Amino acid sequence: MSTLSEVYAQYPLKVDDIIPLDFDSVVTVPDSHAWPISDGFESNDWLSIPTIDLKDPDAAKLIGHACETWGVFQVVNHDIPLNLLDEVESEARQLFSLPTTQKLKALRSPGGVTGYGLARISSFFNKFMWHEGFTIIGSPLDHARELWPNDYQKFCDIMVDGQKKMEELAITIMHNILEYLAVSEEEMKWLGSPGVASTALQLNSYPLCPDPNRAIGLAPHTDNSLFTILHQRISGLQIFKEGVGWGFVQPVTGALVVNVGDLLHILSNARFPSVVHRVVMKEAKQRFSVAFFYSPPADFNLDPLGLSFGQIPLYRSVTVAEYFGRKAKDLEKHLLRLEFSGESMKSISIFMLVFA
Ligand SMILES: C=C1C[C@]23C[C@@]1(O)CC[C@H]2[C@@]12CCC[C@@](C)(C(=O)O1)[C@H]2[C@@H]3C(=O)O
Ligand SMILES: O=C(O)CCC(=O)C(=O)O
Ligand SMILES: [Fe+2]
Repeated sequence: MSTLSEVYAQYPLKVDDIIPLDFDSVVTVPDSHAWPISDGFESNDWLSIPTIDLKDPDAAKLIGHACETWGVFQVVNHDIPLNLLDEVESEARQLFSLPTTQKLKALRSPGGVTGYGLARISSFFNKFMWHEGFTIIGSPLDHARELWPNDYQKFCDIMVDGQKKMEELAITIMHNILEYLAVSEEEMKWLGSPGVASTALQLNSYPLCPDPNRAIGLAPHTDNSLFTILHQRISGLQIFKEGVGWGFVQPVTGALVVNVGDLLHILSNARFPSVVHRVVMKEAKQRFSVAFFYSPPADFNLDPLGLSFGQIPLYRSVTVAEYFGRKAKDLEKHLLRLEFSGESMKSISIFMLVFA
């Protein structure tokens, strides 16, 4: 078992859980997409999550502290040219503006990971989300050709460049995290070589919604990654902070949001929370975001690292492939429990392999 695609191929989805709504033709939110009002999407609080200058000599300390206290932070001075972020978003806008029949030519296959479709987590909820996505792993060439038979090269070049720059940034962030956790880079030999990690670039579109209080962009979830790097221009991303509740991550021009995912939660022995987040429909315009998921190679063993003498590992050793496979299979039934009570989320338990 060596790639993300091979892992997910074992857990094919139903076609109904892949095909997005034809958003161009809707005038009201259909029942299939109407979430209970009591889910509290209307929280309007801004959270003061840290913004970190990557060139700050104290970056490792600041990043580690932010991971520990928030599970999320923003980075500036990250060396990803702002015009590249603009170009990626502009290509995403063109893709999602295509007629539905055209977009469906690049539909993800039931056992596939890449291409156009609903978020994978859709199958775990009984309502659909106000969302369409396009997932890229490696070259987007095959799907881009289906979308634009004579005019796919620019899209491919920009996406490949975007992935390369995102991966370089991810490596820098990972070095800082390892320094903070006092983990020897010997334990992460894969980290030095670009192209060895498991990565995915996700273009997200949240179309304009006729009744934003009844729809949700992305339901609460944690990410299958060490961490995810996100570019959002328009607000909509909310995180859930224990003791505080839901709050918005404010878009900062030129900054990228970095959120801790499940794999770093395990590696840090739960020092870093895998942050529960969602997207609400707030603005009266279509929203786009670009997410880069960064994980070790599929056969890498995830063991809690940097434990001091006498400290007990909370999770048993598991490969990245095994973790993704278990989450893909079992999340639906009982392992992801997201309970709502009145206006706020009461308890959240994410799928974790407890050492016991
Ligand atoms: C690497 C990945 C993370 C992701 C599953 C995937 O294989 C590719 C799509 C990703 C995405 C994007 C939208 C939200 C999300 C939860 C989903 O359903 O598909 C994430 C997945 C994830 O973090 O688990
Ligand atoms: O669009 C956003 O702000 C969040 C996207 C996200 O959570 C994801 O792609 O996993
Ligand atoms: Fe996410």
